[in-house]
Amino acid sequence: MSDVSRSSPAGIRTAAVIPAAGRGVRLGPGAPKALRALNGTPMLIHAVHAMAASRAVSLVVVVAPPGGAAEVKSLLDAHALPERTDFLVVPGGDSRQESVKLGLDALPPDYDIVLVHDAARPLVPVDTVDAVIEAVRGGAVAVVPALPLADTVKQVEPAATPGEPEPVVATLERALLRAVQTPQGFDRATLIRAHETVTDNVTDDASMVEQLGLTVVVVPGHEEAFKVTRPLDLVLAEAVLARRRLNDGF
Ligand SMILES: Nc1ccn([C@@H]2O[C@H](COP(=O)(O)OP(=O)(O)OP(=O)(O)O)[C@@H](O)[C@H]2O)c(=O)n1
Ligand SMILES: C[C@](O)(CO)[C@H](O)COP(=O)(O)O
Repeated sequence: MSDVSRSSPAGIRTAAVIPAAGRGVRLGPGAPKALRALNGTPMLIHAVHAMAASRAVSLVVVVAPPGGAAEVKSLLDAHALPERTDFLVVPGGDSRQESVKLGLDALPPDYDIVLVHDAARPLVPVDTVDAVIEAVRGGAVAVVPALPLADTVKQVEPAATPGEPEPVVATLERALLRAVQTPQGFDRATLIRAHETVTDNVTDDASMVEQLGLTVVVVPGHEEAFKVTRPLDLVLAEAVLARRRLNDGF
């Protein structure tokens, strides 16, 4: 058992911001991705409960899809969180980066550690969440969970026309690469500074901290923390939930 699951040092409070305002274009037509059901429960609710499973997390800020804040509030009311965990819902923005910033703007002042977690990673295990928090508590300003790659990775010259063959430029050194997941954990002041300073479009929050010249560290990720991006990921997510139910004896 990690220190995080045993105790919460006095005065150090952790909040999770969950960007959930994406459309889910790669998943195909339908409701906004975060509201799509996984075994009958919206993906977002799985993700919120995955954060609240950590005893260290006392606030979850959900950044809702356009026009969806009221629906998200009633979903959260209907799927009770542990008593120790509050929630807030704010409307999202046009990009993930903007949505995270809107979530950070809504954070009350008394939180020192902030997790940023994709609604699209609904099945991250609590041990991964706790490992990220523990590394921030240990002094890292930015922490990402990540896994080694299973495939060989090649850099290409992108084709001008989609579907055309693409020339390979290089084969990258796989042992030095990691596939990064969420939750990513931050010292709150550092993350806010990153969002105020970096204007480039980036795909995760940790790369904004890298751009400040600060060190981001990696802790082991988990294969069940995968991102639901394409239709096959929904099949996998439901299979993982079915396996968990079997293991739990339901
Ligand atoms: N304007 C946006 C775009 C994305 N996100 C969130 O960022 C996370 C990661 O994004 P991704 O998986 O790319 O979701 P989508 O943007 O919905 O997917 P797509 O690119 O296929 O449309 C998701 O939880 C998504 O809801 C967000 O809060 N606000
Ligand atoms: C934050 C993230 O999940 C880390 O892997 C990823 O960068 C999100 O990318 P997306 O294109 O917005 O899904």
